[in-house]
Amino acid sequence: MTLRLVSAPPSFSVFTCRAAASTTLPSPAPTPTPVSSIPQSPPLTCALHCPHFQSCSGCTHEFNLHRPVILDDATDFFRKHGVSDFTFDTCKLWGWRCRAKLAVRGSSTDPLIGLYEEGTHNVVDIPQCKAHHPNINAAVELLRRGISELGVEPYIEDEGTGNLRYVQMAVTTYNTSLPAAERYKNGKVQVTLVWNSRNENSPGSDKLNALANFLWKNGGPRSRLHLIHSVWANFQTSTNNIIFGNKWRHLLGERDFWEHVGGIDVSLAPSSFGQANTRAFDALLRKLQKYVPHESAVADLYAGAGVIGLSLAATRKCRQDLDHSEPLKCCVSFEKTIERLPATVDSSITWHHADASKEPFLWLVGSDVVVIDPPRKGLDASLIDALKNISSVERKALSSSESSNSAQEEKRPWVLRAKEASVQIGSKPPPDNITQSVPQTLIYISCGWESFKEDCKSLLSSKAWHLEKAHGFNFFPGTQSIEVLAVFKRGPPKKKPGKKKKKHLQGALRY
Ligand SMILES: C[S@@+](CC[C@H](N)C(=O)[O-])C[C@H]1O[C@@H](n2cnc3c(N)ncnc32)[C@H](O)[C@@H]1O
Repeated sequence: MTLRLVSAPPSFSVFTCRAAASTTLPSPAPTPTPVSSIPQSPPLTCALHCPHFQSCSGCTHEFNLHRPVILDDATDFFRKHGVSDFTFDTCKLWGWRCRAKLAVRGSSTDPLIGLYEEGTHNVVDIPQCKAHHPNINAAVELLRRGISELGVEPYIEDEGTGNLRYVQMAVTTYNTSLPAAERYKNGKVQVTLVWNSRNENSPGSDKLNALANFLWKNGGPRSRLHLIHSVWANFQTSTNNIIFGNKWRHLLGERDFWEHVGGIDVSLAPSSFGQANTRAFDALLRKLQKYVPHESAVADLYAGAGVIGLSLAATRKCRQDLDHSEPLKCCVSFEKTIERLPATVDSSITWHHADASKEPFLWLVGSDVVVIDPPRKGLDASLIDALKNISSVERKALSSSESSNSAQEEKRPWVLRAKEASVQIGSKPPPDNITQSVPQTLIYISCGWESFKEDCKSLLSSKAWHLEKAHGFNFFPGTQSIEVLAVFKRGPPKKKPGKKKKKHLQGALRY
């Protein structure tokens, strides 16, 4: 298998609503449910019960967390486009967020640590957020104490002064010394302090070190309540709204941050893209694996730290090509993840630090399956065009392949691209027929429902693809958003088996 990465039966009873916020309990494995089976008027037990609702911009829906309002729209949309068995998986309804980026404002005596109020730059303190993993809230409280006790000045946006601008809290639930059922509630928090200075030698760094030491002393492994996995600093002095600067420093605790999702151990740097809902992401990856044939050639576009592609390499023995546009530091995380793949994985894996929108056909040629997981805004126009014109991409690839002699062969752009791979892993070289295949399966993973609908309509209008399956996942309970996994196949939809049988019978009668 080659991998190319560019940077239950339906039952209403499977629902995991609980009367109390059960964030300290592990949820049962989610079971997909046809949307029609999800109760329309559920009890209040699926409500948010959050004191910050309405003042904080994080959640927009207080009730029916198990059934985001856009589900009706999604069900209609997919039915209209040929998929009548759209399913929806729900997982934890509270305490699901394992990654949070929070602004720090206010004063050292009264720090505000939270999200902006809708449409403003006023920060709302959210100490009892119901979406956060409980240990994020505990780490935020510890940080608040540290800021006050040490006199750390929160950032003042208008003046560009103060020390601490943002904090990123990321929870790892990876701890093999604990029974699996205990791991989630015992998650440890990697804290990144976004400091308003150029680097660790700038004035004010004594306070940065004092704050890091405070967190470690009071939340590290020797403290009464071990909460903190590690402390990092990021240096940012820009006056724009970009949260992180380019300089990252590991200060205390474990440098490596591991998570176990999609059947593999994944290493993530604090600068890596990471899915916020670890549990729901795992459910999505397990579903995705079923749609990828064993030993196929996969191109994973918008790959981030490569989790999707590597999970497929490990579970489906795919060869992979990952395209990813993260900072190059992610390459280090990627290599660490590769080192921990099971020894049985003997795939050819290439990783490219590249822009998926530039010459996108180069990523398509040589793949049987293409997985795309773009940001919320959806696909780049050039990639949609290449996918819509997949037949001409295929013709070009075939004719180029047939007319090539060994000298010309080396000039074929996709052959050149393969040789330029940033990272090449696996003892198997890419197979010779890599130049001829173009994907027969397109798997679109989306966190942006509106942009997905547009992209989907555009792809279907070309008749180059049809929709075969669609699943939704409750990645963001309390919001209007869902994560979608849509499987497209090449060409027009197959005729329904019932109709085929009828034709066959008619034919037989004529004989
Ligand atoms: C929704 S995330 C998915 C990441 C990854 N598939 C995962 O699940 O961890 C989208 C990723 O695409 C990256 N990205 C955005 N524009 C890109 C482009 N033009 N080419 C390649 N990657 C891009 C972002 O940096 C981000 O890591």
